[in-house]
Amino acid sequence: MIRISEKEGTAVVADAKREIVIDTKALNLWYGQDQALKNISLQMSEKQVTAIIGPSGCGKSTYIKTLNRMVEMNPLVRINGQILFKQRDIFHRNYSVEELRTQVGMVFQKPNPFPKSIYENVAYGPRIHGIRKKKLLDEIVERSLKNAALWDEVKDRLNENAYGLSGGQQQRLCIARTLSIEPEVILMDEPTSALDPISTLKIEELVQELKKDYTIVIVTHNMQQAARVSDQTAFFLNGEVVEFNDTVTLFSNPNDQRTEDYITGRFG
Ligand SMILES: Nc1ncnc2c1ncn2[C@@H]1O[C@H](COP(=O)(O)OP(=O)(O)OP(=O)(O)O)[C@@H](O)[C@H]1O
Repeated sequence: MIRISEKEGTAVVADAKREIVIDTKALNLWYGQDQALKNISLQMSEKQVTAIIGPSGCGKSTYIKTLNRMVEMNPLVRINGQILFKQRDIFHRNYSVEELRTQVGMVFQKPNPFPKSIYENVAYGPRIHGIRKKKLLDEIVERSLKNAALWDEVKDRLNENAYGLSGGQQQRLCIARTLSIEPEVILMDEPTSALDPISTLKIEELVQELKKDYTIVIVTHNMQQAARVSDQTAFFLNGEVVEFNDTVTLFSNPNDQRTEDYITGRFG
C-alpha cells in the first residue's frame, strides 16, 4: 500500500509495509555561495528502486553523491538538514564515512574498473575488509559476478585484465565490485549513459533482479528507463524536488504542471 503525504511542501511516498532505509529531511547544500539542493525531503523504502530525474544541472548527481557523502570531497560544499540511513544520522561524527560507504555502494556513469584482473577487481573490497582466505575470496568473487549477471561471460578469463571487457561488461564488473562488500543500498549515477542499447537493457534487467535484495537509487536522464525500472520517481528542478510519487502515477498523472511539461518533453 503506497501512502502519500505532504511534508514541508514536498510529497513523500512510503510503502507502509517496508522499512524506510534512507530518510532525507530538509536537506540543503551549497557549493560556495551557490545553493544546489533546496529543502529536499525524500524517503526510500527497502528493496525499492527510486529514480531521480530532471534536466541537466537540477542537482541529481549532487543529491546521490550526498547519500554516501562523496559530495563532501569538494571543500566548497556546505550542508544542512539530515539524512538518516536506517534511522542513523549519516553526518554524525560517530558514523564513519568508511562504514557508510560499506553500506551504501555506488556505481558511476562511466565504468571505472581498476587496471587489474577481473578477479582482483571483485576481490579488492573484501580484501580491504580483512578477508584473506583464498577459498572465501573465490566464493565471494563467483557470487558477486553471478549476481551481476557476468559470471558466464568471464568465468574462464578471471585472470585477464578488466580493460579487455566491453563497456557493458565493465559496468557489470563495477556492479559486482560494489556487491562484493554486501552493501544494503546501491547508488547508480546514470549507469547506462555510456552504454549501447543492448548493454543498457542488461543493466536494466539486472536492476530488476538486484532489487530483490537491495535498495537502489538511480539517476537517469532517460525517462523511459525511469519508467521501466523504478518503483518511485523524484522529479528535481533547480535543486528542488517538484514531485515525488510512485512511478506509474508520476508518469501517467503528474500532480505538478512542471512535471507534466518535463515528461512530455516541453523542456529539459
Ligand atoms: N563541483 C562543483 N562546484 C560548483 N558547482 C557545482 C559543482 N558540481 C555541481 N555544481 C552545480 O550544482 C548544480 C547541480 O549540479 P549537478 O551536477 O548535481 O546536476 P545534475 O542534475 O546531476 O546535472 P547533469 O544531469 O548535467 O549531470 C549545478 O548548478 C552545477 O553547476
